[in-house]
Amino acid sequence: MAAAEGFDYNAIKDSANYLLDRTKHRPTIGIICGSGLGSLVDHLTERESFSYEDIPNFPVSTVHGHDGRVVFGLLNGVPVMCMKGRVHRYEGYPMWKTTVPIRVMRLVGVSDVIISTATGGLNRGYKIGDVMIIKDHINMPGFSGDSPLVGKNDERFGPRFPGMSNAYDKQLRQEAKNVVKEMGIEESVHEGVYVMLGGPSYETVAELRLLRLLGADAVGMSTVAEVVVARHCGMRVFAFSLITNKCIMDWDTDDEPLHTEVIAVAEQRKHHLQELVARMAARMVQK
Ligand SMILES: O=P(O)(O)O[C@H]1O[C@H](CO)[C@@H](O)[C@H]1O
Ligand SMILES: Nc1nc2[nH]cnc2c(=O)[nH]1
Repeated sequence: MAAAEGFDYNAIKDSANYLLDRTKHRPTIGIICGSGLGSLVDHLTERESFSYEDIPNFPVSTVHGHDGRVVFGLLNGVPVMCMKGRVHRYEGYPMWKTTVPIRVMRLVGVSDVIISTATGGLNRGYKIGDVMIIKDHINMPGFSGDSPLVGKNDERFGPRFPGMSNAYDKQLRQEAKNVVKEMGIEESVHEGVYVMLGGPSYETVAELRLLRLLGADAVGMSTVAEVVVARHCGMRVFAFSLITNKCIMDWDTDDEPLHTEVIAVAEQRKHHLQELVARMAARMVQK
């Protein structure tokens, strides 16, 4: 079946080797930039950048706000490998293909990943521009069997049945809380639960009310599959979401979420997020 093809070890190795043959960097930290958050890696020094289109077996980003480049470089002296743009299920890729970049990172030598994402805020205490440190997720597509791990398992990546109860590393979440305190932004930072839906339509009011009842604090169309694959192959995960819009929870409204607003909020908050990522990378590389 197609899903098994996607996790062909040698195909992923070819992608990793393409990059390793062309970059002098040997990073252990990976960064995935969410919608409009490509600027998280604007300040890398000694940059080496590769278009997704040129990397063998790599999926190509088609969404505004996702450049589609792998960027290596130093973030305040820390070697990092960055996905400037991700791919999503709704672009027409099977779930395994959306997570190919995570496996490529693993074979490049990345052990810790920082994942960022733009989300709608379900929690009524969250404001636009706030940050949510992700402490857990609800894998809605996974409920129906649409998992990136469907298909033949390759033990060289990880076990058939990986646990997910500690998907979002506790120590890294604590480090992140220390970092936001140092930065003096703790009032706009929360810890909560991310729910992934397939998209690309935004949610109805009834769906949003249901998601809130289920215990989700923010909703998006990515991240979860990446985290599942990162944990499957033994990586530590730190993930956060930017609240780019408030979910509309009552029927008496003409408002709709807009992707252009999602990108605009990301642009406004980029300086704090760049700093959060740089400080976390510096701490993660020490352990
Ligand atoms: O999760 P990222 O890629 O940050 O983007 C989020 O924003 C887009 C919708 O505006 C969707 O792709 C959703 O997942
Ligand atoms: N599903 C979903 N994804 C988003 N990404 C940014 N905002 C939203 C939202 O409101 N819903």
